[in-house]
Amino acid sequence: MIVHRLARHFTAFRKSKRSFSILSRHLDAASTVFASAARLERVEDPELVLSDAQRRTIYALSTPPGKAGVAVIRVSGPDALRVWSCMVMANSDARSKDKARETDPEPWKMHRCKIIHPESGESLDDGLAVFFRGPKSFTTEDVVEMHIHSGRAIIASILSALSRLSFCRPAERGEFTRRAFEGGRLDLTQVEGLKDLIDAETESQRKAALKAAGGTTRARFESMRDEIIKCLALVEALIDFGEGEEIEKGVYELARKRALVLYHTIQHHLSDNRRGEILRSGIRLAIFGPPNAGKSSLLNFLAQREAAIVTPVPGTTRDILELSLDIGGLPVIVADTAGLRHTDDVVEKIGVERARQTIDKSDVSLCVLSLPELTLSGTIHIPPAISSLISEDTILLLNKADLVSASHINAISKLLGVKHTWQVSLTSGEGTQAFLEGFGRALQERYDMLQERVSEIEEPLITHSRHRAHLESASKFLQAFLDTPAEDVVFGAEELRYAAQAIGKISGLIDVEDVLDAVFRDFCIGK
Ligand SMILES: Nc1nc2c(ncn2[C@@H]2O[C@H](COP(=O)(O)OP(=O)(O)OP(=O)(O)O)[C@@H](O)[C@H]2O)c(=O)[nH]1
Ligand SMILES: [Mg+2]
Repeated sequence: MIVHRLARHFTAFRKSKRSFSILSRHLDAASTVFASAARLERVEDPELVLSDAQRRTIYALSTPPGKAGVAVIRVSGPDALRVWSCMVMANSDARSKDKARETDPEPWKMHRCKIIHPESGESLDDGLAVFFRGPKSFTTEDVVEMHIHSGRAIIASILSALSRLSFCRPAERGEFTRRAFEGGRLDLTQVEGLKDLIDAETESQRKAALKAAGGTTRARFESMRDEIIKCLALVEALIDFGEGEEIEKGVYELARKRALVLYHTIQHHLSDNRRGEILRSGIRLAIFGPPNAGKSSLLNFLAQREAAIVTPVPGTTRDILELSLDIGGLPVIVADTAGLRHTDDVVEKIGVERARQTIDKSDVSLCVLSLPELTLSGTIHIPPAISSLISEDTILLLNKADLVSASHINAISKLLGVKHTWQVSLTSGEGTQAFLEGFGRALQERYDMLQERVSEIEEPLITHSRHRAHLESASKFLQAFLDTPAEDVVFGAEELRYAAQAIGKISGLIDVEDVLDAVFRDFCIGK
């Protein structure tokens, strides 16, 4: 039939032999016939290779590769059950040899099973398998999880067996989570929360990420969007009916009042000193001071290992050395820098310049000074290059207390006008424990994370720069609405619509194609 139709097109073209346009018309028609032939063949020929887009069922290793007790391979998509019937032989099946392999396992229950090769039937591993029937699964699709022994050869053999099934394909980065998003199980703030939770290294990061993943952030943004929509409903009513008999007086004013309250709330969140973003990504701490003061010794003390080179030679540290540490339960990225002094040495000069840039970019700076050098001449002398970088918020550490007899804390902190000063000896350990505790507390205080006050303090709402950008744009549209006079009610409604849209973009509820890739790109495969 198809061959017959194709032949008809080519005969017609041979007969006409006229223009190029006739040729292209006949080629178009012929390609349509080819396409329908391909469709037919696909149904008839199960061996035909499907394209990636046609294979909706995906699989991946969801645990880190390597030796461990258990590894999990996850399969999600419309053909997940076919995977089960090809590769999972529950122990009950093995006992009754005649019974066909199970095609309808009891869902949400662990089944003791053998994982077998779909073609040879060879047993690849002993393990457990569970079937989650969609939509009650992570992705909202049918999901099969195989819990196997974690060893490179076992994992490789099962992944290779899965690749033999023509209806599935390996998952892309973050594709399971993307399906959870597309299925409506998670919004974008929850997706980000999940990623942050996996990446969390400190207690404060874990707590914040768990809240976001659980939907708390989503609810807070949604309530803002609801409020805008309520204002919009009032304004729309005005447009439809006009302020007259059907509608009460002062409706526009009411909408403005509500919008103003929300505008202030958003402004309040925007002026949070990036607390949420800093706590998520880590507080950037720069250690600075004159050469030989003990900056690298401090880094080593904080890291509890010999991370930086320490010598009695001034100018030992040249480049920036950064370490991620947990201080007082907060994530801190500590940078050790070159000692600040005037130098003609080319390499040291670059180091000093980099040190200045690092101090500039840091969230918190900590100045280390050597007590014997400060008090050398009997009076306290601080080099101007250092004192100019010290502000009220700089943390001050007076080191080498073992080499001086008196305490100089009060005199020096008064001279420099700083809030937090400690006197220690990093070699003898004197005062270091008090410094560590006090410093952790000072950081918690600065970022409103003091344990005893945490419950009274509002959790930071903005944890990603993406949230900040959309919230800033929502605030601009709200401001524009507030500036719109009542007679331009139609324009006012438009501004509110844009404001609602900007907040909707945070949770990804509307108009989000452009941001999706950015959010899922950072995920690992299998998540
Ligand atoms: N007596 C004494 N010596 C210390 C103390 N802390 C550090 N030192 C010594 O001071 C010297 C310099 O220490 P570093 O930690 O390398 O100093 P730095 O500030 O990193 O020096 P640069 O990298 O050259 O800028 C080393 O010999 C340390 O052992 C201390 O509390 N007491
Ligand atoms: Mg150093």
